Amino acid sequence: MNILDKIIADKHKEVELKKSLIPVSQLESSVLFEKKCTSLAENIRNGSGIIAEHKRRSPSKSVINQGLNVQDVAAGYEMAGVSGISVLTDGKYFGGSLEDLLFARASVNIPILRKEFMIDPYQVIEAKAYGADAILLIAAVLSEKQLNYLADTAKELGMDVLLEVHNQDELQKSLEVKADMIGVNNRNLKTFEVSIDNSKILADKIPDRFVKVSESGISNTAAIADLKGYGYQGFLVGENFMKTDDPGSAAKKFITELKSIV
Ligand SMILES: O=P(O)(O)OC[C@@H](O)[C@@H](O)c1c[nH]c2ccccc12
Repeated sequence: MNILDKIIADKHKEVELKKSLIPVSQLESSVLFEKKCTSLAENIRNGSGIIAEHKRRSPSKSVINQGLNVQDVAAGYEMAGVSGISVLTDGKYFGGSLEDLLFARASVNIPILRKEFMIDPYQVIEAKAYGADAILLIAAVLSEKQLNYLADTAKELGMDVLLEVHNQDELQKSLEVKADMIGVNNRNLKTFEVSIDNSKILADKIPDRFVKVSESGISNTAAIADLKGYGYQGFLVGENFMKTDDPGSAAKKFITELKSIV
């Protein structure tokens, strides 16, 4: 079993347990469930395009930064001028939680993406109840039918969908899905290999109706200038900011530099 298979197997158990503990009706009675979402895709089109991520650790890098407060990180990112914030909510492999999402929501107004391994509509409803504006769907672990069903659920709840692909086959089965954004992951989640070229190779295969997002391994503004030439408008950056003592300041410096070169 590769790491992705392990994560998904664990996720099935986790979701079954949660479903038995907290009914959907309870999630739907959350105050945040009524809150109108802000479009992440729209914000990317009109802003810096940076989606800054809160990520404490990952299977590929182990610990990135355990010592920060998610509210400070989120507020710092917002002040820096990012277009949205991605909050990892997986606990076992990424050290995140739904509480992280809630605390981030409490401290910013810009769109928040729930970064999670989605396998069940229950998690989409949960995302909304905890204040997310957008969800991630990973084509590598979902069938076309599941992708459609999960995306439709998100759209019915007013959330945006970022659909992550890593190769042409995954892109092919994603084309009919009602996603707002297609994200090309530069990291292969099965092997952890990272290559920005992955975004470049798939760029012209992504129809223009989707906002193009490049994800992972982005560590300098030159890479972004390069990717913009391939039609990318969104850039998901985690570790490069999170490995510093002050991710908000790192993002601010990055965005200031970006504005000066593009
Ligand atoms: O820290 P990086 O290399 O900047 O990557 C951020 C983000 O793209 C990465 O965390 C990610 C992309 N897709 C995912 C799916 C699940 C978990 C995490 C991810």
